[in-house]
Amino acid sequence: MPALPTTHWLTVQPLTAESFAPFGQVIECKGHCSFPINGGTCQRYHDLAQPQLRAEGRIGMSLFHAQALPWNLPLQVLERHAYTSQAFVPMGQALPMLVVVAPADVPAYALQPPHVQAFLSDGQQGINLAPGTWHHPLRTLKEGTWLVVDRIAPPGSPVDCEEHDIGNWDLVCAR
Ligand SMILES: NC(=O)N[C@@H](O)C(=O)O
Ligand code: NI
Repeated sequence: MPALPTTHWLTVQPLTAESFAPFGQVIECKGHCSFPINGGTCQRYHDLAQPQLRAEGRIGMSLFHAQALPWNLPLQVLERHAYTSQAFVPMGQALPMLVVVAPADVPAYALQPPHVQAFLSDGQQGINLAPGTWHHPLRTLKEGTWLVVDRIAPPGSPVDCEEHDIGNWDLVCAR
């Protein structure tokens, strides 16, 4: 099957709290203060990210065991969840993920660079996407298990996942 033509190239940048601020929060120890607990045997990095709910239901925790997706797999869809934040936290060591996002206020027809940005986590970082933030579904570069924190909707609720086909985007590593 011939490869589909590339419609956009997206430059991947390192994930930092500052660069990711328009899309949500980065969950990491780096750059945050902590305080000793448990008799000094543990450091608590307190309240790094806040789950948000914008509809009935509750916040829950799930585990995603994800297969590795290669760099050269084109990006073809972005999605968003209007009624919940969505956090992804690696459960193992050195579990990097590709994060492709756009702000919640970008209309679907405008989903292209520079509104859409791509980040590579360092393998220790997690993210908490703000409600409505456009994102590519979890894209881990190594097989592994991820803690996911998001809304558990009441049974029978409509699915809170708006998808948009973006064509066929490829990735370029930042210099
Ligand atoms: N489908 C699901 O629960 N996960 C997606 O929302 C995702 O962003 O990976
Ligand atoms: Ni999602």
